[in-house]
Amino acid sequence: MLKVQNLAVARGGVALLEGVSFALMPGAALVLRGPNGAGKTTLLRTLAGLQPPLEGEVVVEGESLTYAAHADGLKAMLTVTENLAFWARVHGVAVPGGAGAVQAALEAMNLGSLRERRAADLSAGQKRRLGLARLMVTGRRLWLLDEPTVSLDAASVGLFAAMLRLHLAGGGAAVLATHIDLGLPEAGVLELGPYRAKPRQTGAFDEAFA
Ligand SMILES: Nc1ncnc2c1ncn2[C@@H]1O[C@H](COP(=O)(O)OP(=O)(O)OP(=O)(O)O)[C@@H](O)[C@H]1O
Repeated sequence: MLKVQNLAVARGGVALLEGVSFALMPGAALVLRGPNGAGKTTLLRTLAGLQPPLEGEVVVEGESLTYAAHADGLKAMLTVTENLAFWARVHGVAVPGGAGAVQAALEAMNLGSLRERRAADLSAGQKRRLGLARLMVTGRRLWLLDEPTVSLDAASVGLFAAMLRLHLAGGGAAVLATHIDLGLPEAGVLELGPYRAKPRQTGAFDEAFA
């Protein structure tokens, strides 16, 4: 579902990681680990196609990925349900055809009682739950997730872990940067330390996409 070969990534003109290679099969998850500033976000952005690699190759099945970054990116004036329906349409999942997916997403992240509330009026953790619920209505099989559990309490982390497990069991895959243990023994771990780039000039190419 995802193949990465000899990838080097840079941010702000500085090479961060090099020689990264891995393949991700359906049903698999990979957790990126490394201290603050190691390059987890930069690697995820490169996998998502938001910035070009310095070297190497990222091969993804067409139209198969969705990227959830730090920002929730919700529509503040739309309700919880409207946000999910909007996101489904953005990803080409027809609503009401996708109404079942919206309902399942509401249930997965325990948003049923908040379904008519505007996103602007949600707490930080509730916004994050809605941001994660949106993954379920995208129909995308590869989830790229940057610190998905920020702002979540323990119960919500458990809901998210269950949702992710369901996604993997259905043939999905995920790459995620997280500092916490999600209790997913089946997930692989990629420690970024050994891939730290040696200092080099990168040119200005990546700056255009920063
Ligand atoms: N636009 C930018 N310009 C210059 N440097 C940047 C830019 N964006 C990120 N960086 C730097 O690139 C490095 C890698 O950042 P990145 O966000 O990928 O790390 P991370 O591993 O995700 O960190 P964290 O765990 O703190 O989220 C950091 O040193 C950061 O300061």
